[in-house]
Amino acid sequence: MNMRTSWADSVVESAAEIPSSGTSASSTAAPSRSSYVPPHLRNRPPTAGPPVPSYAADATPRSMAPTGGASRWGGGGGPARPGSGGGWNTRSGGYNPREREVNPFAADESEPSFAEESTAINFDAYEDIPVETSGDNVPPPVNTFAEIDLGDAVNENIRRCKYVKPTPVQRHAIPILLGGRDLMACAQTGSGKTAAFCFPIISGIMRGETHQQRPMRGGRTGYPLGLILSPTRELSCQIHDEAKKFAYQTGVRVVVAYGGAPIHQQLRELERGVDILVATPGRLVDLLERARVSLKMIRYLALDEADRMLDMGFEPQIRRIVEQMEMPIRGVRQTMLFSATFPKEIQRLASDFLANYIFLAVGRVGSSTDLILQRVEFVHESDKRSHLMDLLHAQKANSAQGKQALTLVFVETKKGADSLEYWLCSNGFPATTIHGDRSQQEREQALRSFKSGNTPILVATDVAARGLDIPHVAHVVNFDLPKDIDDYVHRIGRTGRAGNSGLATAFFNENNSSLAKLLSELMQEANQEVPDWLSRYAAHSSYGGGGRNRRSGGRFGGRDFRKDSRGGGGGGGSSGYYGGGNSSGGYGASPRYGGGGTGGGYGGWHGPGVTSAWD
Ligand SMILES: Nc1ncnc2c1ncn2[C@@H]1O[C@H](COP(=O)(O)OP(=O)(O)OP(=O)(O)O)[C@@H](O)[C@H]1O
Repeated sequence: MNMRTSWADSVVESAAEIPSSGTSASSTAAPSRSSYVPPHLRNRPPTAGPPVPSYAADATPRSMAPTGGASRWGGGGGPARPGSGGGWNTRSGGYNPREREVNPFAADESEPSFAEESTAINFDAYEDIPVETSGDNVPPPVNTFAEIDLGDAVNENIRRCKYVKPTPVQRHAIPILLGGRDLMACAQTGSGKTAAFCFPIISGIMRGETHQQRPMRGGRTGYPLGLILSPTRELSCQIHDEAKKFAYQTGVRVVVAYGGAPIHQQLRELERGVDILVATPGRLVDLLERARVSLKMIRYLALDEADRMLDMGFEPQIRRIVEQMEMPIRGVRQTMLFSATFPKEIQRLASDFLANYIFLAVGRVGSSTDLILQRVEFVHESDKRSHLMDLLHAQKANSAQGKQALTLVFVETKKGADSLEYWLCSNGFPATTIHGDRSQQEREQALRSFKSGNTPILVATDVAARGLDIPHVAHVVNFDLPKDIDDYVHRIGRTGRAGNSGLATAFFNENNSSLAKLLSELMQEANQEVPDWLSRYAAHSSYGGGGRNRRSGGRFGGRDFRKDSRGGGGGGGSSGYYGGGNSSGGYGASPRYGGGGTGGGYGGWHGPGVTSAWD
């Protein structure tokens, strides 16, 4: 069912319905709308008109809004659980309509080669991917964006993004979230999870379904309705950029806050109004402590890279934010967790934050996409540099115009990153680095320079392993392999995104033997060729690498941990596939993966050197 109405329609309707623009703060009646109609639309026939900003319905600049009277947030009272139903309204965003919204698509339009990309995407590569859901009353998936009631403005932005059809995770997750359900979603890297949580949040805020009235603006505290947390500054910026595109001309205002950057600019942005706050946990806590943000009104909470957000490094901070900072409790707010990997131990922790949730797995939990060609080469520590040099020379020689393709090189330590960068540069390969010891300005500059191709080699620690969506990364090199197989999945996922193919090369030696088994299994699972020597290493290594290597969701049976709990297993004794869930597609079950352990305990998580890469 589609309830689209043009903005001109709704403005005219609201003008007819509402005798005065005032709304009592204590009113419990249906949400009221401003009677203001912008001059250029006053004589407009109701059905005409471009998809347009809903915020224009609230013409009162915030600074001029009467205290205790109508606020930009309007809305009747009533408990806050978001859900399905309810029509569109035009008052939810409500920031100053005189303020011109910068067109977030302008940059794409000026770069035609990049703008073409989404249309050229081969999302058919994801078509027969197996999908599993579990939980009560799972809303059915959709096949097209047209079937989803996101509203005209968001639909127009989807068109501007050149998204022709939803990716599998979007097909399933969006109806679940529009249905008001909590969700734990696991889908492969580069498969469109950001839009899967952004669209429902934006559209929910636009609907402005019954929610408590937000406090009047005028104080210095911002009251977002949606909160999106991510583990790194760069990822928060990226989500913010994406969300601004999806929310363009909807009136939903998206603000970002992250550490390492001057807080004053972020405070100014918050003062101008915030509907959705995208943040890293550290900076958010700072803002909460300064009382510049309140979480009282949160209706939507999304954790991107949720398993990282709930691992030992972040979990206490997240728990504090979610449980001790006035955020509405689970079941009142809607909570959504997304990642490409979801170890059972983290699923168990995460369930504390969710109410009657649906578990969704697109592909096996923690699997890599077979769009990425994975190679593993045996390289002694002392030979790594010359081996990398050979790869880069060969790559350059094979490229169309002798240009270096974008290559992301992962190393273990920040020092190692600096020294490799220096060595590459002194050997004629323009490189830059991103890691936790660089200033935020340097990090952002490095990323820009890499994206633009000025320095086509980026040497990175795990700070760049998750979430970053950098177009045209052709090759990911694991110069130093990570300790944890899930980190490997995220790292190689920086290439082979959105239906494009990519290449990942790992340098393996005896120091990595604890990863051998999981690595070879992961590769087999993604239909990659596993070298015989790696299989031999795998055969000799103890499973799970002495407890340091967990495998998401247990032994290739990426699944809802609740099933194991119910079955009394907890250790992966069941089939290894999603035995009792709703499934579409098939895993072509291989007995190899049937049953098995959990892949090592959570206890042996990263050492401090690795967690320090995160914000
Ligand atoms: N429906 C769609 N059609 C075309 N392109 C899409 C669609 N949805 C998302 N994309 C594009 O796919 C790319 C990957 O999306 P996104 O960054 O959300 O992936 P992800 O699943 O979050 O990956 P990761 O696990 O690495 O964080 C982005 O460039 C995004 O614009």
